[in-house]
Amino acid sequence: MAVDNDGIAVVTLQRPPVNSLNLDLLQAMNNTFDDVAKNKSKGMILTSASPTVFSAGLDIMEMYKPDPKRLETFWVTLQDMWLKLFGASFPTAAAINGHAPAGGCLIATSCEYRVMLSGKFTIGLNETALGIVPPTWIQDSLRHTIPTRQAEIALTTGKMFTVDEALKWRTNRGAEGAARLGPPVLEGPQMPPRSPDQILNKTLKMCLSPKMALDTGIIKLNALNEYLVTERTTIVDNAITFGIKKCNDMDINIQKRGRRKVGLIDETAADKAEAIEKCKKFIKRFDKIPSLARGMTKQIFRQEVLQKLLTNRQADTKQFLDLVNQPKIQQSLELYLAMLKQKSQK
Ligand SMILES: CC/C=C\C/C=C\C/C=C\C/C=C/C(=O)SCCNC(=O)CCNC(=O)[C@H](O)C(C)(C)COP(=O)(O)OP(=O)(O)OC[C@H]1O[C@@H](n2cnc3c(N)ncnc32)[C@H](O)[C@@H]1OP(=O)(O)O
Repeated sequence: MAVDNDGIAVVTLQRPPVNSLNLDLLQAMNNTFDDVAKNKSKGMILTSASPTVFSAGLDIMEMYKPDPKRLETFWVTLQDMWLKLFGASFPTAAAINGHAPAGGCLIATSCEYRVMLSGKFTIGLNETALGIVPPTWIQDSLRHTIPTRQAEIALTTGKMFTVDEALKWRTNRGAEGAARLGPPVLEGPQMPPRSPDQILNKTLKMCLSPKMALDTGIIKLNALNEYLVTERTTIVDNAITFGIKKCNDMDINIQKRGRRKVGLIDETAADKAEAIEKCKKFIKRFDKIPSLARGMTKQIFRQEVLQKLLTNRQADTKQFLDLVNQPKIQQSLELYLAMLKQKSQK
């Protein structure tokens, strides 16, 4: 842990090669979180010493052929880590400088703010894809971060989000919808882009002109009718071109407005230093807010989710121990470890 001049603690996970969460690392995290609270730090930023992995999640070796007592301590220590981090009264942020699967995503979603490095990294709760049901409090951490519907889909599919997906969520509207209609007809002498309103107003003006004979007006209206029907694709394309041009003129970023944010991460950064700076900026937002009021408001806001685990702690531990001790799960862990080893040796 390093505390800067502003009193913000930067806590770096340092368990090579992938910061997998074993008992020792979880205990060290708990002690550090206690220190941050005791020192009355202004806030805490979590990051990783690895250039490519924030955290690979739970250390599978803790669950494979486990010692029963250690396994129980391991799970209770993970629960403690989450209760301390999710329930911390001080501001928390994650500078996610690499992959953050499963437990890595849990750490990130327990913080209040997330900045992830742009690049080929992924983040998400992949447990379902591994045949494991994520416990309620782990699901709650995600549901607390992104909209419920997206959280349900992400959890049930074991979705690992790319950095771009974690920031945004695709929609049919906006620029992507426009792209689906094909390239818009660009401005040219024959068909300058006009809004549908402009076209109709011009036609109406012509028809209402006292110089226009009734039969000519009818012919023109019929021609307009035919034009609207046969050229509807071009008209839509022109309307889109017109809209895009207007947005550009008004400096509105249609790319951003056309996509809804899923919000699993709040911002991206080019490198770790920038990610930490952005996290600091978030924490400094609270400079003028009384810290007691802030902390209590956060805890009240998170209380329901925290209380659920506090009330069901023993049952949650028993469920985990029963699951891990199943021969079928032990078999899957063995296969998964072998697969990871094989991949790392390539
Ligand atoms: C499976 C759990 C079973 C029961 C639990 C029940 C309930 C709990 C439910 C939810 C709570 C959360 C659960 C978890 O967090 S489970 C862990 C899930 N994690 C993953 O699936 C990530 C696996 N790792 C990776 O995908 C990659 O390692 C990663 C993308 C993170 C990094 O890739 P990179 O190419 O940089 O490194 P590798 O070459 O893959 O790995 C290097 C080295 O590290 C070993 N390794 C990787 N991850 C783990 C891990 N989670 N635990 C232990 N060891 C891990 C890997 O085997 C390599 O080892 P070696 O060959 O010896 O060098």
